[in-house]
Amino acid sequence: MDDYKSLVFTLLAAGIATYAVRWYTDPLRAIPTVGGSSLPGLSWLAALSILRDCRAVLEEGYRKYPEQAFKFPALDQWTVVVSGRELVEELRKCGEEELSAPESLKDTFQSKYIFDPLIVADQYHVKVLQEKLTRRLPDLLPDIVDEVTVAVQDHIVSKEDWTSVEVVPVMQNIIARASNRAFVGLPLCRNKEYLRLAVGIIVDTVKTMFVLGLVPRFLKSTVARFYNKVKRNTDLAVQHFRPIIEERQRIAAELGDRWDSKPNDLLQFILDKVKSNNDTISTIAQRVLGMNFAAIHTTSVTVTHALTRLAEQPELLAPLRDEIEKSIAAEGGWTSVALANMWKLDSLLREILRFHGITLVSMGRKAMKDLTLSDGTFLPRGTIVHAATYALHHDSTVLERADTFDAFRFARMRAATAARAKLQFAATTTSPEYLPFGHGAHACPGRYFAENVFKAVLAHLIVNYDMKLGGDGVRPPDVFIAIGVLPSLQSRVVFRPRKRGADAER
Ligand code: HEM
Repeated sequence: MDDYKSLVFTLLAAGIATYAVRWYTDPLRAIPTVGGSSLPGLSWLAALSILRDCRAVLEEGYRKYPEQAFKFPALDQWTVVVSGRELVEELRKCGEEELSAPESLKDTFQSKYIFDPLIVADQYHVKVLQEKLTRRLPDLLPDIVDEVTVAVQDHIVSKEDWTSVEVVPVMQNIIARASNRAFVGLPLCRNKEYLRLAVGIIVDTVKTMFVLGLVPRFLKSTVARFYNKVKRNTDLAVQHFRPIIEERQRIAAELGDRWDSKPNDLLQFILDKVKSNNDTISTIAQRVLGMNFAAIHTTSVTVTHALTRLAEQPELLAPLRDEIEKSIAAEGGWTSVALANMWKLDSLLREILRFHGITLVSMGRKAMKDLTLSDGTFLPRGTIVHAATYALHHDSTVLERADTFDAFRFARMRAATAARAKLQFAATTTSPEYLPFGHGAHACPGRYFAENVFKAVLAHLIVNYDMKLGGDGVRPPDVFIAIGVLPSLQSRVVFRPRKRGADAER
């Protein structure tokens, strides 16, 4: 018995000693910690408590360590964050072999446990988005506008009276329909069961990531075999995709280049690429669901913020209506050029992503080898590093009155400078002061698509509806969960078909 006890004590002491040595010699120990203790075990507890208050932790780091790096604990590793524009530029400039954006995304999403290996190995659908969907946007826009019109009629009752709408779920549905009109076309973009999967994929992915985040690395594959909501949803989506894909493949084989009415959507652009690899209906379905993951939550959250801001400040509606109506009249309809000419609407969206945003950090990069940043911070291979986006966006030394929401600030700034393109919502050349889409070569490839969907939805609602805040008439505060920023689920906006002319006085 005594031998048994001393064996247990020896093993325990050896375990503690190994842990202590690993902690003491961890190269990340030199980077200052915010958000709790950096001691092993305690940092895990800190990571759990930070889930509710990550904004304060990041603001503390940004304030205490300007133009430097700091770290905070995540569930299964440290997250290093850089403050200030100089280091952000450095993240952008580092080559793929030093700091990798795709590898960071794979780590963050625990891709190798959650997604099909074929997709992890080859993300060609991202190229399809950049090279096909984005270039075809002017042709796709009429379909997107049509879907917005029908979806709004289905979801926002168009009676005379004011109708109170729960903005978050309603916008998720309208955006899912508009986006999927371009992703998979009619009739699937209106199929309720498919839309449920498209909207739900983000929550199911995050739940799976969270569970796997709690599990030690060596157990992740085993746990993912039993708990993977993405796999389950892909299997359900296959039932919707199979008949469509088989029919399209049949027609393509029969007509080849003579297929005049070939669909103009993301699914078809992917199918055109499939010939050269081993994709199955399941992996194609997962690629399209992945695009929904990237598109729907980001877009619907932004539109929700925009609507609650407009409902809170209805004086913004008149100048926006004037601009939208003039742009459409000048271009003879809802064209991409007409949308591009809506500077005030563009400014509102840019300000929404600056002031509210989607996440507290962006520009995730993984160190592919040991490297030292210009401030002396040593990043060992495998470290994940981010930019402190939210804190930078609220820094008044970077942008005047950064803590004030000012819907048309970027329209005024654009009018006053020759360097206008940089101040657009979906600027092609990103800048180190504005990071909602990241910065540099890996900046979000979906931003041009997002711009078109945003403007189609908002312009339609602004021109056709009056709006005011619902509930108690106060805009509920945003919700911060881990690194995510969300509008309150309680957000309500009351809509009424727009009164024009003399009717508007009533
Ligand atoms: C408000 C809207 C959106 C925001 C704020 C946003 C933000 C971002 C950010 C921060 C990144 C990472 C960039 C980096 O690593 O530096 C990203 C990547 C990505 N986004 Fe977006 N996004 C939005 C909408 C969309 C839409 C509508 C789509 C699809 C149509 C999309 C598709 C993607 C894809 C595929 C990637 C990964 C790119 C890669 O693997 O290289 N996003 N997005």
